[in-house]
Amino acid sequence: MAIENKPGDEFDTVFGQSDSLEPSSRREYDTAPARIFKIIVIGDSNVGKTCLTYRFCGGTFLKNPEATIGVDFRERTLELDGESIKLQIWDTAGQERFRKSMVEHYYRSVHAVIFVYDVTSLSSFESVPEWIEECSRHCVGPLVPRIMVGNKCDLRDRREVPTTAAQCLADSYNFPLFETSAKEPGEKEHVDAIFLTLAYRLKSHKQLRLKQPSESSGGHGKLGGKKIPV
Ligand SMILES: Nc1nc2c(ncn2[C@@H]2O[C@H](COP(=O)(O)OP(=O)(O)OP(=O)(O)O)[C@@H](O)[C@H]2O)c(=O)[nH]1
Repeated sequence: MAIENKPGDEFDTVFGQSDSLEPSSRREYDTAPARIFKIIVIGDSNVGKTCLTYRFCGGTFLKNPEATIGVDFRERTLELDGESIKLQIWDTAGQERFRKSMVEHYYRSVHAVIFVYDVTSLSSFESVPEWIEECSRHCVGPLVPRIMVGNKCDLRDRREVPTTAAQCLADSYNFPLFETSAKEPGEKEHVDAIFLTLAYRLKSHKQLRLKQPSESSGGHGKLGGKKIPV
């Protein structure tokens, strides 16, 4: 389900010095195989962060995800207008006990943030402002793109969060809102569209090459998270 967003929201701003996109030289850009952008996915436990990122990176619905411990990394490289863009997606743990030692890592040099709630869980929606607050506390610049995603739209009879309420909250922060389902096969393209929206916005900004997660975590592609092949 696509939610109409106001044109020119958050994304059309220019990154300032407090934001995480660092300039790199034209020469580095010319030789770099792909620009890499770090996107973190945060929200309460059980809202479907792992399933959403798996759907985007692996193409399928992950049937039996375990609770994320620490963080899982997934990547997908996109060709956008003839340029390679690599999205490095950090699927973070929603449970406090599995995330507290990792929080600093999540927010370091982040380029975009996706706040996820579950449309069948009012409490997960009510937590969104706390996640936004945590993000700000960790010095994520105000111009780093942020979006809100309501997941599990396939559970129509169990919906607790009306679209109007979600849109109202998203508008109050000037974030785009998407509602989708990681589970419903028909929503696959919509899940892709969420990440593509971010990719296009990031692409139009300055370039940056980040260290691969495998370089910074001993080649395992994870920091305390569960292993899920993608
Ligand atoms: N019906 C439905 N169930 C979903 C959807 N996405 C995820 N789930 C289910 O929700 C549960 C939690 O999914 P996860 O992706 O592990 O949630 P998470 O937010 O990563 O949880 P933590 O790792 O604990 O932070 C699992 O049982 C999934 O099968 C969806 O779109 N629709």
